[in-house]
Amino acid sequence: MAIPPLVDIRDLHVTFTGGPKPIRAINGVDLTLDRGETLAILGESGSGKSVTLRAMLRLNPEKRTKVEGSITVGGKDVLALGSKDLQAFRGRDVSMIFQEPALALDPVYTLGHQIAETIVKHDGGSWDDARKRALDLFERVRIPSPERRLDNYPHEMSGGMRQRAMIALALACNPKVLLADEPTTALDATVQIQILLLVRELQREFGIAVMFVTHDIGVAVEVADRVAVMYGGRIVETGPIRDILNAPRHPYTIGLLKSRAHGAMTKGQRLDAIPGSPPDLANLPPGCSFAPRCKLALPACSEATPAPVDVGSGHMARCFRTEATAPAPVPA
Ligand SMILES: Nc1ncnc2c1ncn2[C@@H]1O[C@H](COP(=O)(O)OP(=O)(O)OP(=O)(O)O)[C@@H](O)[C@H]1O
Repeated sequence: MAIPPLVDIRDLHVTFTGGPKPIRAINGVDLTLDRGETLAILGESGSGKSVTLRAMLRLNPEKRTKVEGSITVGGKDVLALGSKDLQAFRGRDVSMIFQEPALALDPVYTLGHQIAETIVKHDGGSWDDARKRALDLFERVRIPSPERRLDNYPHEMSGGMRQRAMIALALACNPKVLLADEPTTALDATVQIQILLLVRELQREFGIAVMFVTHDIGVAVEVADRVAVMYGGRIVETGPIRDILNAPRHPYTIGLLKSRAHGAMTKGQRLDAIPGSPPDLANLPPGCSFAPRCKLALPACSEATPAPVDVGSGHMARCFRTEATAPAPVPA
């Protein structure tokens, strides 16, 4: 019998209802993550990457958000968790690191205190044991002079070290899944690559599954096993990183890869290679959301949403034109 995925997201819809018009941020996302796997979610600004990650921890504002579909993590039905179970779930089952460590670290407590407090709160045990574990975590995330650094406040550390401390905090309760919301863009390039390599090492060491969001294909190549490309709140293509790079099948992914030739994408940057604008999530067009910008679009593309097409082992594209994007056969 096949082993079920660690994370199983099915037909997820997230609509923000607080404004004058509902914003349909997520429109039927299906996504899985296996134990120990690293998945990159790639897409331009506003495509729904962060909302998807936040949905897994129920961090979208619940009173003004309609969530439909299902999310299971290690067999737990995330959308059905009561508030006590949800608190235990956050940190122990799934943990998240943010683009800006200030979002996760409290400026008024030392880092050692924050990590030890999290451990005692979640797992019980003595403060002394929790402190020992905090030291062990600081060593694992390769913070130099870890014993002394535990007594630092966040502002006493450099950006890169703060990022490492935040990763240590996220790992404090041995989560099964680590979510990373653009952990690298706020840092300079050298620190970025160190953090990415650290996440990869830790992932191997702890056996955790990692799901991270990025605008940058270069970052995905460095770290991911698999990529999911998002557009207009849908996964339009997913597959092993090499297959997506070598033979992208969705016209949007093909455009993204071409834009990469002009350098990495930055937050909010429009993609020169793809004329037109991203869809208005308050007024989603019928059919494929990319159709208005797609050179290959047929009239049918604006009428019905394409179902996922299996184009190879574990490689899927939601497109009616996959025959047109197939790589040319290699001459015999
Ligand atoms: N709390 C909210 N209320 C209303 N709309 C929201 C809320 N959070 C996100 N959105 C909208 O949902 C859409 C998707 O946002 P999301 O942050 O997931 O995009 P993203 O792909 O992560 O983009 P970026 O790369 O810029 O972070 C955007 O249009 C955003 O404005």
